[in-house]
Amino acid sequence: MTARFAEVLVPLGIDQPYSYAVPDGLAVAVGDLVHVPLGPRTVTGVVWSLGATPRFANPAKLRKIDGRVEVEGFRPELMNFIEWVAGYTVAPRGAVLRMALRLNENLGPPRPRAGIRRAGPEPARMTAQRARVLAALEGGLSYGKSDLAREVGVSVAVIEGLVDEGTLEAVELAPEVPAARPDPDHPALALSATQAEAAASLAAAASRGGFATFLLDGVTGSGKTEVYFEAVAAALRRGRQVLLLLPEIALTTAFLERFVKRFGVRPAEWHSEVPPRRRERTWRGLAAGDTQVVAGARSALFLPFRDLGLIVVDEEHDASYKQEDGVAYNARDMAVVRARLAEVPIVLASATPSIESEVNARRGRYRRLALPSRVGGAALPEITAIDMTRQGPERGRWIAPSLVAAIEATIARQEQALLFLNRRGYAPLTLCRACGHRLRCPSCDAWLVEHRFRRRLVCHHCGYSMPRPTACPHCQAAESFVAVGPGVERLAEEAQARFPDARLSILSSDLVVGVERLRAEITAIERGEVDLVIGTQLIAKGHHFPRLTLAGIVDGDLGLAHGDPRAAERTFQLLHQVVGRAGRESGHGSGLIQTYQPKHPVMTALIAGDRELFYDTEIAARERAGLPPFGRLATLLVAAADAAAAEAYARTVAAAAPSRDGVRVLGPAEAPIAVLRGRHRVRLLVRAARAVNVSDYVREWLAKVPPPRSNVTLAVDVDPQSFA
Ligand SMILES: Nc1ncnc2c1ncn2[C@@H]1O[C@H](COP(=O)(O)OP(=O)(O)OP(=O)(O)O)[C@@H](O)[C@H]1O
Ligand SMILES: [Zn+2]
Repeated sequence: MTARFAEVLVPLGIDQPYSYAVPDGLAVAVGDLVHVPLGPRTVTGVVWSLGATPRFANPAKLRKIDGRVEVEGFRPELMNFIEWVAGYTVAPRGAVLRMALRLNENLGPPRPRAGIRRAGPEPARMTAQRARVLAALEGGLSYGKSDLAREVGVSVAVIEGLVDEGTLEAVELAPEVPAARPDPDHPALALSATQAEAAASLAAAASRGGFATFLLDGVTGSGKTEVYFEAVAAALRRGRQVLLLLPEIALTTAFLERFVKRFGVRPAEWHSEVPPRRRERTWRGLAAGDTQVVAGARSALFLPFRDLGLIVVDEEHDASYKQEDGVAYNARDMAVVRARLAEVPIVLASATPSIESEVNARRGRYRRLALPSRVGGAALPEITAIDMTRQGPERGRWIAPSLVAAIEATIARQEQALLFLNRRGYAPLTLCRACGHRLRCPSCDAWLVEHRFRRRLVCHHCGYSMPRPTACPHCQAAESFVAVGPGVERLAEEAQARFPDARLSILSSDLVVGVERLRAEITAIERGEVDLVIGTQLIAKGHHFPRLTLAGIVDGDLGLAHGDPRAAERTFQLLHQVVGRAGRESGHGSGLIQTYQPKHPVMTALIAGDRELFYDTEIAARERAGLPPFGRLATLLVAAADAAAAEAYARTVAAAAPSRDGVRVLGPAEAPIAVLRGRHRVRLLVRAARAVNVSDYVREWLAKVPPPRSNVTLAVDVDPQSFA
């Protein structure tokens, strides 16, 4: 018997599925993607359940499903995952579904692909961009138009101009053939004994299947990637699919190349830089089981695998796994949940595990696989503090004499040095010398950061920018502004003056625009075409620069200034990662950390090279304070254009908080960034004992809260990562 009614979950901020009638002759199953009418529109939703009676409304009045989308339906595993994430994050199920259906508009029948090829003589006017396009098409190659534009870094208009002139012509391309399958038996690097041992445990788990969590805990440069590749191979041999989560995937060309070396082909990529067409292909390929491995950013977690066999989360401690807008979730934690629901093993890899994972490993909930030494036996970098209270540079300079000397010596040995400062722009603060006025963002509680390269003052929170004023808006003094403090641009200016013969590369997301150019810059560093690299956290992650032997940290204290419970952990991880870039092949790396607090536990642990010391101290401090993972946190953030409205609603919310053993509600209090994008922000913090189910508590609470007025918002974050 075919079901007559379907409950369809739609990808909107709604928790309940809607009831629809199933038209005669349409066969639908639970998990199928369907088009349904919703108000005046048609949306793509997922059949959540089927029945002989609808849950809502009068059956005679129900609207009908328009039709089925020709694509593999969701597996129960993904549907359960969506339910679980929605329950945990206290988000409407439809909002979580939206993350799994990011490209519903694109799921039509496959369209013809427009291609481009050389057809006529060179254009009358040749430009550098045109030359690049023609070079790529040499030898009669044809290309998708947007693929070509992306590959050579020009706009589609440049290509269209060449078509108009008859140099190129448009052709219809054959439908793309599915990519070749990764080959688990492609010749691999010979692993070291320790690597092989860890790899064998992972491969065994991937062959066996079943849920298990591994913490692949290897020092920087220990070859963790090669180790988890063996688990990937084992999953592939069983014909199962693999999800690889990576932070900053867009920049990790080196990773993709290593994957090619090991498996013969690239994995499918999933992140915001991938063009929609290719994303659609990957989505369909995974649902149909034709795509075996996807390497992606956190959003890849919601992809519709047909037969998921393994999850790997590389750099599992990375803060970018946390999504704060919309559904607030931590992709690392949710990846563990998905692995449990799918009953597959998961590998969390890091040189500096999150406190949560470290505690889980210490308690035996995660199985630790340790790689205590670097590949080829290279020593870990020697780390020294530069006490800025005594050995700092002269006023107006940012690089201490001993760091200058170390950089000179490094370059003289024809090795590479790195200067790290986690702040974009020229200077974080601009003030008037005459009256002390500070330039602030008009819509955020933040200073404007000067970007000299772009010649603008920019708000790093909302993106607002303005030209540098010639007179102080407060006292009208002319040319009275001074730049206070350094950003990478200012550091680069100093480096240029101090090391005039060095080849510099300045890596900051706003200086090198576009993924392709960033990738090219990183490749140049890998090849040793650069003497001194200056960068923000873009350069800290995962890169392997063979010639780099010195890492200098310009402001080691920067991350410690926040009153955030994770400030110490984040700073330790970031600085450890940065110095971990040094000496990966030569074996004589060193790290110099400029700090005003050389006695801070983070600094002493880094200098002693004693990771355990840091974890012991930090874990004990968290335990004493009842902070995660020894207690639970959730925040409720109220925002409104008007401060009084935000405060009033926050008080209403606070008054409705259920009283419960083991739960304390703090606030309402102004958020550290009290105004963001013109909205006043007031926060309530839930602190609960570990045994409390905070999600349930918050849900129960919200059920008693009157809905906010139209311009007031309330956002829930279970397990907040930062308190900004
Ligand atoms: N068995 C091996 N033989 C030779 N080279 C290897 C071997 N294993 C790994 N490598 C190489 O060593 C380098 C470092 O490996 P990898 O980047 O995986 O380290 P990692 O542990 O991820 O470091 P980090 O945490 O600092 O990113 C890479 O260039 C990798 O190709
Ligand atoms: Zn702003």
